[in-house]
Amino acid sequence: MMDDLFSAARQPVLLAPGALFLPGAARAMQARLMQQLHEIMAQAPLRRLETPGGRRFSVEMTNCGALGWQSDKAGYRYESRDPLSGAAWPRIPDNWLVLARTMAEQAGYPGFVPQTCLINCYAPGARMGLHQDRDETALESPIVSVSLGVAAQFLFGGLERTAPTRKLSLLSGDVVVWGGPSRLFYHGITPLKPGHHELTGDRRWNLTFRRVRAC
Ligand SMILES: O=C(O)CCC(=O)C(=O)O
Ligand SMILES: [Fe+2]
Repeated sequence: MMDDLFSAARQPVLLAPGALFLPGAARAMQARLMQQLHEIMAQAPLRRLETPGGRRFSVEMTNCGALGWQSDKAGYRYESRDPLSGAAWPRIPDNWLVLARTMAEQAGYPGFVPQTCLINCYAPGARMGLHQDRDETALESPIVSVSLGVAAQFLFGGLERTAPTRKLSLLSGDVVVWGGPSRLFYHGITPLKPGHHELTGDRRWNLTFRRVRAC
């Protein structure tokens, strides 16, 4: 009953032109998504990438899809092979593609076919500073972001780093889609607070689906 009241209060919210928050939209799939995540990580393990400045991200990452996001001293880029193994990244599971397409469609972006899914894992204290997702040239395609596990505070700003930010609690199964006029909006995650989720323990996971190149 409480749960129903709670979810009833969490309706889709237009965050900015082109940006839609879809609370609980992936909730029914969360256990299956976590199971599939573990299968993907058995092939492409999590790692803490180096920033171009020589530091380490606090978030652990891996990828699936035709391309995978990579960072090191040479900069940010996409790679078609996992630099750890030299093998192709694991495929994006079909049900993930359907989820990404359906979410994008609900936000007004029909026909979204992602080429990559970046998998982010946050332990307590891990964060992602305000940034733009701009290592892609397919800027006509949106970003579809799915949260799993411990709740996090998402910051969503504007085209300038200094624009005011809106703070949003992202719970397990919540989805955010941004594209069109907000495709390059600054966003980030504040340091993860200690918490517990039955599927993920003290971790928070995020799946970020992107199209990198137009074709
Ligand atoms: O973890 C999140 O919700 C945001 C992740 C993100 O912004 C990114 O991977 O570029
Ligand atoms: Fe991002």
